[in-house]
Formats: sequence, structure tokens, C-alpha cells
Amino acid sequence: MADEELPAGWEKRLSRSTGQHYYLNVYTKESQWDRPDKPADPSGNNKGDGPEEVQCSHLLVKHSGSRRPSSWREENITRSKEEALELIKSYREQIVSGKATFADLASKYSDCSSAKRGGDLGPFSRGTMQKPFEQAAFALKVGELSSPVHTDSGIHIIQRTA
Ligand SMILES: O=C(CCc1ccccc1)N[C@H](Cc1nc2ccccc2[nH]1)C(=O)O
Repeated sequence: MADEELPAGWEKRLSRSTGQHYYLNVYTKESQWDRPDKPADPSGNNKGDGPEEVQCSHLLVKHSGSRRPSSWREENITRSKEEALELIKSYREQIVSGKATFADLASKYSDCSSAKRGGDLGPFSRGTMQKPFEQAAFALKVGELSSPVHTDSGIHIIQRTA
């Protein structure tokens, strides 16, 4: 069945990292996951919807149910989701208590290639990361550390840095 016509000013795009469709406001270049139901607003202001872009670091612990249960650390990741959650909670506790820094633990234990950069993902806008990750990241204040976040990749803790 042909896709219903999009309201004026929107384009349907495919996210490379998630394989999900998102929608681009062709005027402001802002993106959103939810299908728009009214014409795109050509004005530049984001009406206090929070930041258009954030910078975050993350520490990812993969498990046997991860989309790609392999990483630079471990060719075949077999830990259970429960074990991964216990690990991510212990890392979070070490960071909160000051026993270790986020960058130190991410560089040693994160199952993402960003481990090489202390977990830094660089700046990103909405519509580029898996939805649960995006929601958590954009809800953080600068400097804040998230609770454990579950995505298809595994379990993350996220620190907003800008
Ligand atoms: O997709 C990547 C690379 C992410 C990245 C972005 C920018 C700079 C460096 C790395 N790595 C995946 C693991 C993974 N899944 C994620 C989901 C959300 C955010 C970061 C993620 N990292 C994997 O290795 O399976």
C-alpha cells in the first residue's frame, strides 16, 4: 500500500545506524522519529523543545541478546542480560562514588568502538541514535549520568558532556 502523503515540508529518511525511518523538516533540518501530522514549521526556533544537539559519552556492556554480540574486547560475547546489568550498575557506582572516572572505565570495559575515545560519541542530533538512547541522552543535563539504558546493542550508561 502506497505510503500516505506526508504533510508539506517533510521528507522521510532512513537512519543508517538503526535502520528505522525518521522524518526531516526540510526547512530547519531538524529530525524526528514520529510521523508528522501537520506541515513542517519553516521557523528556526525549536519552541523550547530542548537542545537540537547534545554531546555524550557512553559505556556499553553487550550481552548474548545484543544485535551484534561481539566487540573489540571480546569476539563472542556470551554474558546474560542480567550479568550485563550487574556489571553496568557496578561501573555506575564506581563513577558516582568517585572511585573511577567515566573515561577510565569506558576505555577499559565498553563494548563499543568509542571506548578508544573514553566513550565519547561526539555531538549528535535527534534521529541519529536508537530511540531509547536518544530519549535518555536528550533528557540529561550537561554533566549528568544516566541510569542503565537498554537498546538493541546492549546496556549503556550515558554521560552528557555538552
Ligand atoms: O554503533 C557503534 C559505533 C558508535 C560510535 C559513534 C560515534 C563514534 C564512535 C562510535 N558501535 C556499536 C555499539 C553501539 N551501539 C550504540 C547505540 C547508541 C549509541 C552508541 C552505540 N554504540 C558496535 O560496535 O556494535
